[in-house]
Amino acid sequence: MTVLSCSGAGFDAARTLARTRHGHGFFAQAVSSMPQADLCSELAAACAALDMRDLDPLFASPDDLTLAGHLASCLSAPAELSLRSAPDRGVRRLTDGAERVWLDTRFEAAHQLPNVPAGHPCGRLHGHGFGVRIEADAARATHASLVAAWQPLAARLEHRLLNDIAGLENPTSEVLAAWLFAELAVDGLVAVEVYETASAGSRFDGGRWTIWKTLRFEAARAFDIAGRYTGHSYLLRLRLSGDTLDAELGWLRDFGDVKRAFAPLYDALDHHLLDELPGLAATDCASLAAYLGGCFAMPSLTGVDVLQNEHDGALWRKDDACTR
Ligand SMILES: Nc1nc2c(c(=O)[nH]1)N=C([C@H](O)[C@H](O)COP(=O)(O)OP(=O)(O)OP(=O)(O)O)CN2
Repeated sequence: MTVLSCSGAGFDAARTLARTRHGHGFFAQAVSSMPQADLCSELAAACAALDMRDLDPLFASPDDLTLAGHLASCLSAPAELSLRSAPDRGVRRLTDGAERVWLDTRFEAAHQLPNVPAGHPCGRLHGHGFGVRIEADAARATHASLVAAWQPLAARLEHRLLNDIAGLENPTSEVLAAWLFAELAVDGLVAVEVYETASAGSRFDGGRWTIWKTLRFEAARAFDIAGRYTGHSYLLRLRLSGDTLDAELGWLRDFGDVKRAFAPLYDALDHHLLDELPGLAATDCASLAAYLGGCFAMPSLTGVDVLQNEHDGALWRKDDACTR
């Protein structure tokens, strides 16, 4: 079991790539075992040093992986570093040196889940704007190759009833992620993530699924010894993992079940003073994530993310340091 800190920071900079000079709004996200306050300040300083700069004289090749490696090297402890260089693409550099490229894309489609119990809303024909993240080994794939691999899949999925497509007769997020993993002709494919709604989705890495359900809560906490308080709009993400799906339902666990099972803890958090939670040692994100990971006794729970804004917080992981 481990608790990691996470933080995000942005910078705007110019660079020349493929003989074209242009500019970007970059966004970096780091995950590390260092304390959250240190990670936030060090990442912010590393990004500030590149903000409004011309990157060409600073780096032999100012490509995304070089920049991610540079930002990681500015931190005082090993960190996983993701760098988004455009709204739909970026890279991820893991602490073991593995380098990934990823592409975010979307499609609009209808579906229904045919095997859910009578009355379940997802048994009705409905639809989503599905988000998809494709992640591959940067040594074997490029953003251009991910875009090219996605095109034929987009043509098969866009504005379709997913249940009509062979292999998607029961199109849960888990089934869809595994289907995309099998159908995408991507050299070095590492994982596919499906964002079914803004709060729930599934990642498949070729052998294992991780699903998530995101909740938000509003809470206060003591700020200093002078007796002042502060408060945050927290983002809480519950993650469950497994290597087999329910044979009939085609999922690890219903997103709705995860939310319902967490409801008593949610009620204790939302619109409360965190200092009054019984058994919580401290109210920082790391303590809260570890506390919730320990209290929420749901089988297959492998992760709890607690962020005090969109990017900064802590990740509790049960069995490994898989951050996604
Ligand atoms: N493990 C899975 N559970 C569910 C899936 C799925 O694919 N895998 N799909 C659904 C539904 O299709 C539904 O559209 C999404 O579920 P849910 O997050 O419960 O729906 P809401 O966004 O309406 O949830 P709220 O948080 O209550 O707003 C169901 N489960």
